[in-house]
Amino acid sequence: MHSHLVALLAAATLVRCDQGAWAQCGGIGWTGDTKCVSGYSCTYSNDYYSQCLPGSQAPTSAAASQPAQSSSASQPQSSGGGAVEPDTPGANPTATGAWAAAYSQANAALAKISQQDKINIVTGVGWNKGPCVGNTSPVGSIGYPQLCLQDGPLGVRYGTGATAFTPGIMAAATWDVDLMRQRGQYMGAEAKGCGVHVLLGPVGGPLGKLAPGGRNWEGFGPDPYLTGVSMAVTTEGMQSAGIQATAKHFIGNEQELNREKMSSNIDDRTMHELYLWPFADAVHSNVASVMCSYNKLNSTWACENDKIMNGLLKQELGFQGYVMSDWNAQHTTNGAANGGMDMTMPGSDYDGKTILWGPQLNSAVSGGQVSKTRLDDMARRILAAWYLTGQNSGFPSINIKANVQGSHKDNVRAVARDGIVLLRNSGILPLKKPSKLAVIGSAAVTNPKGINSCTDHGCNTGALGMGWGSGTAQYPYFVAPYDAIKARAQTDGTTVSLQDNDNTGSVSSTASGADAALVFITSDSGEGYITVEGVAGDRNNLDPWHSGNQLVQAVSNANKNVIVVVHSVGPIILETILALPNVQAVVWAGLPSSESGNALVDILYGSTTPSGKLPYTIAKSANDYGTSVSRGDDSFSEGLYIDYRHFDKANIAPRYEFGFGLSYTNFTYSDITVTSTAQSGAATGTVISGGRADLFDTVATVTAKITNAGGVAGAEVAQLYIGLPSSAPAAPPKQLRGFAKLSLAPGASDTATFNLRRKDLSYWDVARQNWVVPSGSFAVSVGASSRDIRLTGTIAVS
Ligand SMILES: OC[C@H]1O[C@@H](O[C@H]2[C@H](O)[C@@H](O)[C@H](O[C@H]3[C@H](O)[C@@H](O)[C@H](O)O[C@@H]3CO)O[C@@H]2CO)[C@H](O)[C@@H](O)[C@@H]1O
Repeated sequence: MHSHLVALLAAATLVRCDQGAWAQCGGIGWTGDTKCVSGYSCTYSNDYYSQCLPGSQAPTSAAASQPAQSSSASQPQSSGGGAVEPDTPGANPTATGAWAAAYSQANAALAKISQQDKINIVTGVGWNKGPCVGNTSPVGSIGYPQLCLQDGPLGVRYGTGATAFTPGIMAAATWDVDLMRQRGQYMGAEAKGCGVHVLLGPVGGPLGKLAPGGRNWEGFGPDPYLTGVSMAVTTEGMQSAGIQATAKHFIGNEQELNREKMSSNIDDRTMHELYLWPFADAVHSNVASVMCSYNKLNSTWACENDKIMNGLLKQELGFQGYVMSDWNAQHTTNGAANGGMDMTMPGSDYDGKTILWGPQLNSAVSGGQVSKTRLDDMARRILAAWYLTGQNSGFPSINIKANVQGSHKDNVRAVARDGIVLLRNSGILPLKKPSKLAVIGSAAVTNPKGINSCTDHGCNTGALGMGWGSGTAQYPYFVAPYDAIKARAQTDGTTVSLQDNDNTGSVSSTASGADAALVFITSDSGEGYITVEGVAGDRNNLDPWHSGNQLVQAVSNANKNVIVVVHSVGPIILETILALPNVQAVVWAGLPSSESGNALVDILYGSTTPSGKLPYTIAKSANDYGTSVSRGDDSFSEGLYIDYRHFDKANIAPRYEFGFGLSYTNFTYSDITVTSTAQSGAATGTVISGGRADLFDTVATVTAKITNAGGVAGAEVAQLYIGLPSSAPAAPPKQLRGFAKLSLAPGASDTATFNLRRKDLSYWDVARQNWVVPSGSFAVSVGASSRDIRLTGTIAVS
């Protein structure tokens, strides 16, 4: 907050623009009026506060009609020395749930330490000045260590004895919450084994509104429900192992281009129903920390945005942990502190010259620009997260190079296998003891320069197992597709010929005469600080790299049984390939990390039936997505309509819809049941971690019988979509609100049970600033994908 404003506010009565005020103006970025006591009138001061200065205006009871808030929400506060402190329940929370004991311990510790100690707890030591990508200073008097923060979302970055787990998008493609939770738990265990206190994942933003978005692959795809569940179970897994998870990047960081300059301008309803949703689930799972992002949100930097950090995150979602900056995403000393940021990372810029907290924050606190209470709140939140995860006792010392892999590769293989989506199959798969196979493409073999030869995986050379950037980890080993196919082929006496380049001119000598030809194509993307083959983070288009279309065409000219294997960060346009009559199968193998070949062989040979389903839509044309990377600010004008929500609303036929995936068997759906106690109206519970308590209550249950009607064992992901009743404001025709993965022997049946929480039946009512269950008839659709609906029903809400 600017100093002239602080002085003004010190002389005035501060009135918080509470939820009621937002309600009057419709949401984020409001600059309107609020109500003051008689003799005072309201003057706007920032997104969250107004000041009542002498002047005439009648008092009103507007706040009385607004949703219940905890008592501190309506109490104006000002601290000694004229400082203004955020006046939200989240800013000085009354600890609840799992956090209560941690807050008691944190308060006891806080009472023993100095202001300088607190500054040390909230300030990184500077770029490249410690053993981890982020480090803070220890406070010996309370046994608080030098905190180690390390990427990332798929394991310990720069670890040499750690597992490179599968990227988030691959985990999402399994739709298997048990595998995802185990993945989180194993990542947490490895981080702890390396002495990493804070592992910088999971990723809930970018959500993936842009199909070419560079970092989409780090997260779980553009559906907020699937991403929310993935964030929740990953967080729970990680923290159950005793490390602190970090939900990132908060919020609206959907592209790499200009990410440190642009503003993401997101309307209030879209914010709640899409982008905030997965973070709410992570908070509900008691995520220890949240990383604020590089971009501006509605014209204010995310890392000094009072509305999103104090308002949405800490007040509305009841977040009790701490907000850290993305690396160098902080812009001002006081704005960040008063906006709700709690820890600065890495503590300096990359030159080590600019430092915004440390001594500067100390001066700001001593000078009253940042209150002592705010500093206490920052330190308390960080200490509480440390106690919450039990790190105050027996935590290993920092050793990023420790060997911590154990048997965790089993999870990598399982996720890499069960996330494979079979898109087309004429019957050629599973393979049936072929005499001769051809394997073609540079992406079939290990990177000839070495599996970790490119810094942060900033290249697309050889087989692709993950994208590039800070969200990567070193491969401890890499099983390339060709190596695994060759090993498996030997057991059948199959000969395998290889062309390990993408030269179309020489393909026919390898491919002709083979019983089947496997051709490998890719598409890569990553974080914008690295450019790979002209791709500066976000993809330039949705075509396969390295002339993949032409390569498949050439193979198809030489062989009638072409199997295309795709390793990709996200959707690619497959029309050219699918038009080739000799393309008998398309295997969408995603990003499998180091178990690439083993997972692929499991599917190709049918030791496992494919069970992955697409966590995004594959369009016929890149234009069909209706969104594109912005050159300036992004108005998010598509609102709620991203990915399948857009295709459904605009009646565009996708090539392969969200949730699609073939199997070697087939499943029938029957016997839908719907029970409900849902009542229309606004949520009313007190705020717990994640939002109002009653949002998490089960208010309806849908069941369906799923039968494996084919001849081999397999697993089916049954999906539940809802459509809101006509009394609700316009909404996507279908929204995912449940899924269940069932493993079934041939002929066996099981029940898919979908428990719908109150929130799952709600829309965000901008005027009421609350989640509301509308009255009327909800459409219930249960199916094998978003467009393969097998059963329907309704939920009647009066
Ligand atoms: O790693 C912590 C978070 O950092 C952000 O990414 C940064 C990444 O970690 C870091 O390696 C990279 O540094 C490069 C820097 O940007 C560039 O100017 C300099 O020349 O080279 C550095 C590499 O040696 O900066 C990244 C930010 O730009 C992530 O956004 C976040 O998700 C991580 O958790």
